[in-house]
Amino acid sequence: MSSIISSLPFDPTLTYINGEWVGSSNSQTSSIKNPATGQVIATVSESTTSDLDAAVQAAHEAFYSGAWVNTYSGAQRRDALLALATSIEANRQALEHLESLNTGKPIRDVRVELDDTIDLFRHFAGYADKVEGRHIAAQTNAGLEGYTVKVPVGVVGFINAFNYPLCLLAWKVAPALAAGCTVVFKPGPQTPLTTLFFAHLLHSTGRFPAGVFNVVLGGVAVGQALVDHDLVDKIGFTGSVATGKHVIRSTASTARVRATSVELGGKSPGVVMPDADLQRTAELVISGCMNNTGMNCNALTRLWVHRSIYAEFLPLLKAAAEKIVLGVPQSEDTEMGPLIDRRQMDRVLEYIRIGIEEDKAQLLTGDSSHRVGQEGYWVRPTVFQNVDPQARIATEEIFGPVLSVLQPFDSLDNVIEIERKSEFGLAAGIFTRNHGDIARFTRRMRCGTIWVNNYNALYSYLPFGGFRNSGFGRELGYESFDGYLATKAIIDDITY
Ligand SMILES: NC(=O)c1ccc[n+]([C@@H]2O[C@H](COP(=O)([O-])OP(=O)(O)OC[C@H]3O[C@@H](n4cnc5c(N)ncnc54)[C@H](O)[C@@H]3O)[C@@H](O)[C@H]2O)c1
Repeated sequence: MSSIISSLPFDPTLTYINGEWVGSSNSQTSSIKNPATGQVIATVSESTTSDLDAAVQAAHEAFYSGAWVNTYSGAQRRDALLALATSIEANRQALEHLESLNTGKPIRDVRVELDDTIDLFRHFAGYADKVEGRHIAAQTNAGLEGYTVKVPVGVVGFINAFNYPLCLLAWKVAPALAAGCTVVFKPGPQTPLTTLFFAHLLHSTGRFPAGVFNVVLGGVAVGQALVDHDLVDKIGFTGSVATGKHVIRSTASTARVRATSVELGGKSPGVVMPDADLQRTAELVISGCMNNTGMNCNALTRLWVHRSIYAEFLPLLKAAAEKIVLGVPQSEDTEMGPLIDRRQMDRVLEYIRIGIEEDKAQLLTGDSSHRVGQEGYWVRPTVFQNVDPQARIATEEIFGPVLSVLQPFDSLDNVIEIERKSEFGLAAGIFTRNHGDIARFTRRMRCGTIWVNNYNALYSYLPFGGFRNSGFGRELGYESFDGYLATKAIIDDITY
């Protein structure tokens, strides 16, 4: 067993339900692997549907007893979340090493994710004491006054993707707890370890009543049971389009419908205009695509390059891709780690094969047989050029380090028209100093985030989410906090 696992301050074979550490009710377990080596690093419990039921009942009781939202004032919830942020900060080194070991992420990237995680808890703590409604003065001479009251939506069931375990947990849990909701959280089955560490830290603050935060572990069966449970008031889902659509259908077939927010996949375009700083843009595009080994919902994977600079730009792109350092994730020099598991690696290699064989693109760089060490799930940064915009590698989400540089374009307006019809609408980027082009692009593109002369920067205070098949609902920003509140209208006859 790795020394990181043996020195954890909690028992990873248990999970956290109703303020206690418990095993699976049928002792079922699953193995967690280090994606860099393929070796098993830990055994965790698999929650059963009866464990899930216990977690939801606990969250329901904690919510409806008022233990979190009534007994605790907004200011107390704020202080609890601030204490939690301080505790995460005090334990950040151990969390970073655990996250890097479980995900294969380069340690320097995980540090940025820990910065974000801590910031997210502090940011949303600031909203906890600022739940506000509106007052509407009497509209008629009948003396009726109206005002709105915002209340937490209740029990939120969260289902997370594997790719940013701790950071996406913070995206979800920080605003939900700040709003006064209680939570049942299911991490991606491949990457549960920092979620358990987080539960340990939350428990250790002594500021969160039992049942306010609960963890269930496993895959499809427990996820589905969470979506279907009648005591869940809202589902927050992050994952693929196929699973997301299934989740939406399921929440509509339960006895009581419930609010749903789904953050799904993407195939985000970038546009390089003739006046772009080509060297800088090549590096931004490559990191925009290859960051997190391409397992990034908003990865820049469809690149439009203007005809007038195509020949000059592509060698810069190739050089930027080839200089990325793959290696042991815990080494300070490593810039790119492995894919999460064999299934994901096989999927990416299959797309690279399709790209080569479909005859709608040419391979510019990439070596599909690359390995770092004998085991592990490694694929080198891969770039295709002259890609037909309809090719499969140009239209389907690969979720790996594969960039499609499309055939050269002449008109930005045509690009916008094509992209407005895309299946996805998560993000886009444009590289130019021309203000008119920036204005046309940012106003006409139909997607949730648009980066201008940068890519991938996200902030606690700006919302993130999709159009079309990239999902609905917003995470981050005030918009996400508001998504955990329901509005009541009160009409008061002041003459009575
Ligand atoms: N838009 C975003 O914010 C965002 C962020 C990260 C990842 N993603 C997307 O996530 C996908 C990759 O993640 P993944 O492979 O973990 O996705 P996935 O859809 O396979 O799984 C997502 C989660 O759903 C659970 N699940 C599976 N079947 C379920 C069911 N029937 N009911 C309830 N839960 C179920 C899984 O166990 C996992 O926790 C990509 O498509 C990526 O674009 C989106």
